[in-house]
Amino acid sequence: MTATIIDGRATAQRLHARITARVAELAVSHSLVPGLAVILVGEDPASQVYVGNKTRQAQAAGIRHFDHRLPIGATTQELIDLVKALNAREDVHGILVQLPLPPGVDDSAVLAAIDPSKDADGFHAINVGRLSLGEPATVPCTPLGCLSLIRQVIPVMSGKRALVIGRSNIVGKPMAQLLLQNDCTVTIAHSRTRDLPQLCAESDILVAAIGRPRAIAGAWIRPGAVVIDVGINRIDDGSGKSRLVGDVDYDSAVLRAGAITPVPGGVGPMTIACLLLNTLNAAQRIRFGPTAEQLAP
Ligand SMILES: Nc1nc2c(c(=O)[nH]1)N[C@@H](CN(C=O)c1ccc(C(=O)N[C@@H](CCC(=O)O)C(=O)O)cc1)CN2
Ligand SMILES: [Mg+2]
Repeated sequence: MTATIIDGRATAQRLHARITARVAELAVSHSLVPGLAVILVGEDPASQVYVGNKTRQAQAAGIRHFDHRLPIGATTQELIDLVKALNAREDVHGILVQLPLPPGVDDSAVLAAIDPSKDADGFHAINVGRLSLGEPATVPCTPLGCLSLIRQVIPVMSGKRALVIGRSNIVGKPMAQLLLQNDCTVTIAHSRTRDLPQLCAESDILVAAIGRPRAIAGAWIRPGAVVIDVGINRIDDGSGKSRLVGDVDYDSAVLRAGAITPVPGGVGPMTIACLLLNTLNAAQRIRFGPTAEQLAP
């Protein structure tokens, strides 16, 4: 069996087109232009690329963006002051602080300063709590994108056994919450988990988010399972050049899985599209109230 390749790039483009259309409607009907403020501290090359992609795609969708680039030595208090100033602005509906922040910055304190209604990444404790209570919440972009990719191949997930490998606040924990809301039987595995191959063999849905290149072997995967690879690892390809690989050993996994996301071109593009979605939906809620119509992922 060879797996269906779940095309994250094409899915993200379709979502981007729907966002662009709704943004255009809001401009005409309500003179509302969603605004996204992006905060980047330091000069980490990967973060610069991601932030550049976010602002470029925001602009292409008609979302206004406000860039704040701070030097590596920026303090926690400076960041909190900036976040508070952005909270107060009427033209800013979404705020995102690119992670990781440099060592020495208290990232929890910075994220806690974001107005939960403008929390475009869904990292604020209020949104984390709402998600775990099953209340309307802004959901972190990567798991939201993963769920949409899983839905393409499993429209009804009820009763499926789902394994989330990784317990980060950004991906693993919210991913598990979303799968639980979809009535999956969810297991979270992590660095201390025993017998990961056995857990993989029992899983209909596998989401790998551990940040270790090709750590999940194809032989572990249950034949026909849906495999979502969140990993983005840059490795030396042996000839001195670097290439991107996921957390799953794609070449062996593609022969056993029923469906699989590639790296690149799988989850990554959905993360950015979902950020724009969260910003658009925040703008609609801020302007029209909590019952405002929301664009679905
Ligand atoms: N504030 C946040 N920080 C971080 C997040 C986040 O969601 N919010 N996630 C990651 C990084 N990230 C977005 O910020 C991100 C990573 C990768 C991609 C992506 O499109 N990847 C491409 C490959 C890109 C490449 O060539 O390097 C792909 O997978 O096809 C998008 C967003 C950590 N920080
Ligand atoms: Mg820190």
